[in-house]
Amino acid sequence: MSEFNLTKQYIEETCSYEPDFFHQIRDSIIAAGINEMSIDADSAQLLRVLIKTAGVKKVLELGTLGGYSAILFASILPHDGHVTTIDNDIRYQPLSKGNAEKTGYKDKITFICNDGLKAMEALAAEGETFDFFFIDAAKNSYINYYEWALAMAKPGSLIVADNTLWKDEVPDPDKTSNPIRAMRRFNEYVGKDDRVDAIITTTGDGMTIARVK
Ligand SMILES: C[S@@+](CC[C@H](N)C(=O)[O-])C[C@H]1O[C@@H](n2cnc3c(N)ncnc32)[C@H](O)[C@@H]1O
Repeated sequence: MSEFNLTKQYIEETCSYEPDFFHQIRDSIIAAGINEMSIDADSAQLLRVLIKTAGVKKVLELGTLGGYSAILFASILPHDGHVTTIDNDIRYQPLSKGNAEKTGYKDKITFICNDGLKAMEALAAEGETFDFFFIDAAKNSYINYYEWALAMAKPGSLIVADNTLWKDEVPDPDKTSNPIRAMRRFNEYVGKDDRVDAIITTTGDGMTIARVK
């Protein structure tokens, strides 16, 4: 086991409590024969801390899959909080909506089935704003998702993007696959952006966190 994986295992075992119903969401995705790509338990814990600390009420998520992270957000937000989650794959809708129903969070989540960029453009045109954005969909579109998020953000809003270290391979110049190059472009773009204060964390599969100034 690499030093990185040992550290990750230690963090998950020591400080990443995952309630039972989140295990059940993972199981439901596997049972449906879908690639289980929900966020890791340590990422869930970081998101929980960030959302509670920032007093977030409105979340916009790119990438619903089986609803793990959308339901996580709904479970953390205050009673008047709301999650809007977007996924372009209609096959995942019954699963994510079913999981939201089973866990009692259906009324706190709006599910949009559309391409992420088209859906963001429509929300922005309606004058929607959000105080937390979670980017976890098409890797090539991360910069565009980020720009739409900025258009719907307020000072203090948080924009969090997942998989930004891609199995710890993004820093390795010998790795040149599409998602790795997309994550490099995204991290460099955010790192140079003086509209935000940003950090890349090694939590989960790497998370880039930007706070709008
Ligand atoms: C890693 S999964 C999301 C996992 C989810 N955030 C969680 O942790 O529970 C990525 C999702 O992005 C969706 N996706 C991919 N390309 C997309 C696009 N262009 N627009 C919207 N969703 C897209 C996929 O269908 C998939 O369900």
